[in-house]
Amino acid sequence: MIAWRCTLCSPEYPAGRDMVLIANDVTHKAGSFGVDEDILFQKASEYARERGLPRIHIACNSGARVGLAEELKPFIKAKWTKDDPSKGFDYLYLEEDAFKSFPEGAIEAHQEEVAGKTRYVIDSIVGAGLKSTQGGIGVENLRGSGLIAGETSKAYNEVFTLSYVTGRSVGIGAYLNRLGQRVIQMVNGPMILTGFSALNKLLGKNVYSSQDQLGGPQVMVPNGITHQVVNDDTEGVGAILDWLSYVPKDAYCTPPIIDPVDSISRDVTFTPSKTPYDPRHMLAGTQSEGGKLTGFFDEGSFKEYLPGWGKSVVVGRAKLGGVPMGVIAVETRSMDRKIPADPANPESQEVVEPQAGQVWFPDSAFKTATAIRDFNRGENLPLMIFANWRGFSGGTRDMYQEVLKFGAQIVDALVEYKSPVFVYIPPGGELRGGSWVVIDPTINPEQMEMYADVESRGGILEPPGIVEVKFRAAQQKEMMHRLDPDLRKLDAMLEESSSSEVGSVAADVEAQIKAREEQAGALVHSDRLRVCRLA
Ligand SMILES: CC(=O)SCCNC(=O)CCNC(=O)[C@H](O)C(C)(C)COP(=O)(O)OP(=O)(O)OC[C@H]1O[C@@H](n2cnc3c(N)ncnc32)[C@H](O)[C@@H]1OP(=O)(O)O
Repeated sequence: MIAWRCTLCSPEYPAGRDMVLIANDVTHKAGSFGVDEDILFQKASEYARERGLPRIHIACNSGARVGLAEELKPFIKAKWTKDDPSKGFDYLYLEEDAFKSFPEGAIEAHQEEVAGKTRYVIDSIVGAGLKSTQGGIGVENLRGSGLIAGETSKAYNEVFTLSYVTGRSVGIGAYLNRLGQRVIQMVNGPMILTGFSALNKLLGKNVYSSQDQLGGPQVMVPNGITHQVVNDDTEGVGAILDWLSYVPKDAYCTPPIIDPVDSISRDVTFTPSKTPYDPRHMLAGTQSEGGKLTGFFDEGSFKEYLPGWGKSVVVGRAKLGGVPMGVIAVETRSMDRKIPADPANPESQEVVEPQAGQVWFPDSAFKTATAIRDFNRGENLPLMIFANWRGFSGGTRDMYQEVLKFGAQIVDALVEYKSPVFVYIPPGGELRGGSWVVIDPTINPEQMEMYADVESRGGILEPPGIVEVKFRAAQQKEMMHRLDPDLRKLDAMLEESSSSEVGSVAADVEAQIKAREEQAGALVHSDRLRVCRLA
């Protein structure tokens, strides 16, 4: 394990900004975490926390160190059962000379006399005082792993934490990546709990053929662990620097402001439509047949993260007038969520679930809450939410998949937000029911404000829903008879014919009324909708 305090001169901080870089040395014991490595990691991370400095972890490791007292291996002997190796062994032992050559405390053993010679039957191998066991071989390494897991969790709450996974990251290594939350993954850097061959042993057959199947980007992007994928280390370093350009120099100050490329006072020429569109065009602008359409944020400043997870929500970082901001926008198009087949179960198949636009699903609600928490911790970013949700998806499967829990987390994340939050219903957008509730400014009135475009809509239910609840058939009938001239005429005729007591005439008028009611029904239904839309 190696740690540095680095000073970078960047466009945002030409005079220099500091960060703490902690890296595994994969050339030493496969980059495994022994107690010494854990202590160094903990101290470096604590150093970053005490100073509020960004903490970057370059991850390439083999998890907690699995150690053995190597010096003992050549001297260990076995007492075969009935002197027949095929029957197994009764105990392992050391000859007297060998036993006495090891430091006291290295081995716990009891003596046995065999053919006039003393054997030291091994009760346990402690390993104290041996070179190969320095820095831990067993559970002490797990305690050390616990130490840095807790430290990283604290660090995420207090400073900007980012992991760059440049090679395989195993066990505690994978957990550190997740505990630090923000992850850039190199295509060849799987995050796994243990190697694929160990899993094959466990399953008793060769199910897996690579670490990538377990924790490569094809798994870690759709499950929302990896925020960004890069192809090589040069791109990886670029991605770290890009990310830092939105991050303040320490956890106590506001993000760095640089002069924007384009003028602050300018038109946003991309106009969101009522029909589905790519929300990235609203944020970053796009090319159209008629030329360039500018987006909401400064030219070239929008950077999307977590693109492969919870696709019905788009999150990223951008600059507005040179000020870094967190961004949350809504996908208006229908997206697919793929659940891969499980290689360990030959019966399983890939499942593709379509997810409608403008709807919060369990994964996209979790993504929204996660992004808000990330923006708030160590980044201190003002937040722009382009609110365009028709609601949460509340079907049985989504309720089962914990949509309520994740929706509630959005409120939890906003309650603790320390920087300004702007909620804006964009042109053509709508905000209904539960999705309004979880981003309403009353959640955190000191920081939150809400704006709505004149071409947007808000309400508890959409008009067809309100009609079903509050403008039912009986009221529709009353409205028809009051507003439709034909029906009014027929009503008058019915009254007259009833008084003339000619039954057949009355029956005929009634039939005409029924036919007209059916005809006018559709028209009045749109009137009902209009009333509900205006309400
Ligand atoms: C809390 C936790 O972290 S629990 C997790 C504990 N760690 C593990 O389960 C990982 C165990 N290791 C593995 O699964 C595999 O070695 C992998 C996936 C890391 C790498 O697999 P491969 O690329 O095939 O490499 P290979 O298994 O040959 O290991 C390379 C060398 O690293 C050593 N090594 C690997 N992992 C460890 C480890 N955790 N501790 C110490 N040495 C290790 C191997 O003994 C081997 O050493 P050698 O070259 O002297 O024989």
